[in-house]
Amino acid sequence: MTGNTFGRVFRVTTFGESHGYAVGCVVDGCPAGLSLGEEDINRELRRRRPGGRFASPRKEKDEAKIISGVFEDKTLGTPIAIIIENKDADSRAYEGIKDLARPGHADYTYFAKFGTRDWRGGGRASGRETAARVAGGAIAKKVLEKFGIRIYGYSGEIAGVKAEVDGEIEEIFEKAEKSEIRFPDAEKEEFALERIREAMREGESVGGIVEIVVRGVPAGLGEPVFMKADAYLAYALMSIPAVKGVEFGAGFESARMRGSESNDEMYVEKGQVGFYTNNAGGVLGGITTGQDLIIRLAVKPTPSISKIQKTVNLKTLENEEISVKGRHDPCIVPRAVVVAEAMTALAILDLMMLQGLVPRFL
Ligand SMILES: Cc1cc2nc3c(=O)[nH]c(=O)nc-3n(C[C@H](O)[C@H](O)[C@H](O)COP(=O)(O)O)c2cc1C
Ligand SMILES: C=C(O[C@@H]1CC(C(=O)O)=C[C@@H](OP(=O)(O)O)[C@H]1O)C(=O)O
Repeated sequence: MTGNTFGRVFRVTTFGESHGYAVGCVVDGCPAGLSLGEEDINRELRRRRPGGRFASPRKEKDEAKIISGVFEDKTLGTPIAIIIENKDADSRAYEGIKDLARPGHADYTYFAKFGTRDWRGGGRASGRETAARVAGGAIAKKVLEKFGIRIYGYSGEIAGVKAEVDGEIEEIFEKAEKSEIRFPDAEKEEFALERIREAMREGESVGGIVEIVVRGVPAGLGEPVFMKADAYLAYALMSIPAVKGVEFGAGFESARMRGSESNDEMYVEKGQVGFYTNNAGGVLGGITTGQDLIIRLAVKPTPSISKIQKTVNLKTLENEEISVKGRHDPCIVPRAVVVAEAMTALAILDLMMLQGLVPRFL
C-alpha cells in the first residue's frame, strides 16, 4: 500500500516528479472496445496545463503518449500506460531554498516521512502530478459518456468573489470555459481578476471554491455503509493537492437550517419519484437519488509565495526566513476545476464498476 493508486476496479496509478523526466499513469480495469486516442486525453490536458496570465508561466505542452493498452484506436482491456514528458522544468529557483520547508507546501511532511525529498520542486506533491490524474480521468469520462453521465466544473468563487450563476449547467459550463479563470459570471469576473492581480503585486496568492455538477447519474449508485457515494467522492476529491474541504448540496449551510428547510420534499409524477429541491446534493444514505450531484471544494491559496515568511531549515534545524521565487499559480482554483472533474469521473466510474454496471467489453 503506497498510496499512489486510486480505485478498486477501475484503478489509476500515477508516477513521476514535477522536475523529473515525465509524469504519467497506468490505468488498469478499463473495459475493452472503448474508442480512445491521444487527442481524447490531450483535450483534457490542455484545459489543465500551466500558462496564461493568471497561472504558472511554466511552458508545458502536456502531450500524452499512450504506450500500452490501445490498438487500432480501441482499448484492449489491458493496462493503459500514458506518459507526459516534463519539457520545461527549471530548478534554479529551488536551489537556494533546497533545505528550507516552504510554509503551506509538503516539504516538511515529505522530509518527516521519507527522510529525503526531491527538492527541485514539489516532487510528487506538486500540482504537476495532477496532469497524470487528468489523463486517467479523461478515459473515465469517455466511459461515463457512454452511460449518459456528464461532469461539469467551474470556478464558483475566487478570492471571496462569488460567481452568480443560474440557468442550465451546460450554459454555465460553456461560459466558464471561455473565461481565463473558468469564472462563469462575466460581470463579476473583473473583480475576481483584480483580486488575483492585487495578490500577485503583493507577492501573495488567493484561494476559492470549485463547483462540480454531475448530470445523468442513475439512482442507486453507492454502497451502504462505508463505500457511500458521497464518502468515496469526498475521499477522491480531498486527495487533490490544496483542497481543504468538500461539501455536498447545502453542505455546511445545512448546519444552520431547520429540518423542514433542509429536507428535500418529494413527489410522484407519471410513476417517477422526484424532489422539489436538492439540498442533499444528490445523495441520501450514501446512495445516489438520480438528481444532479452538486459538490463544492474549498481550495486554499497557493503556498509558494514571494512574501517573506518564517520557516525552518530541515538540515540545520535553525529558524530562517523564506521568500519563494519561481513560477507559481497565483490562484489554483481554475486549474483545480479540471482535476476535480477527473477525480469525480474516476470515483463515479469505479462505483459503477463495483456494482457490475459496466460490461468488460463496450
Ligand atoms: C493544479 C494545481 C496547481 C498547483 N500549483 C501550485 C503552485 O504553482 N505552487 C505551489 O506552491 N503549490 C501549487 N499547488 C498546491 C500544492 O501542490 C499543495 O498545496 C501541496 O502539495 C501541499 O498539499 P496540501 O495543500 O494538499 O496540504 C497546486 C495544486 C494543484 C492541484
Ligand atoms: C507545472 C505545473 O504546476 C506547478 C505546480 C507547482 C506545485 O508546487 O504544486 C509548482 C510550479 O511548478 P515548478 O515545480 O516548476 O515550480 C507549478 O508550475 C503543472 O501543474 O503542470
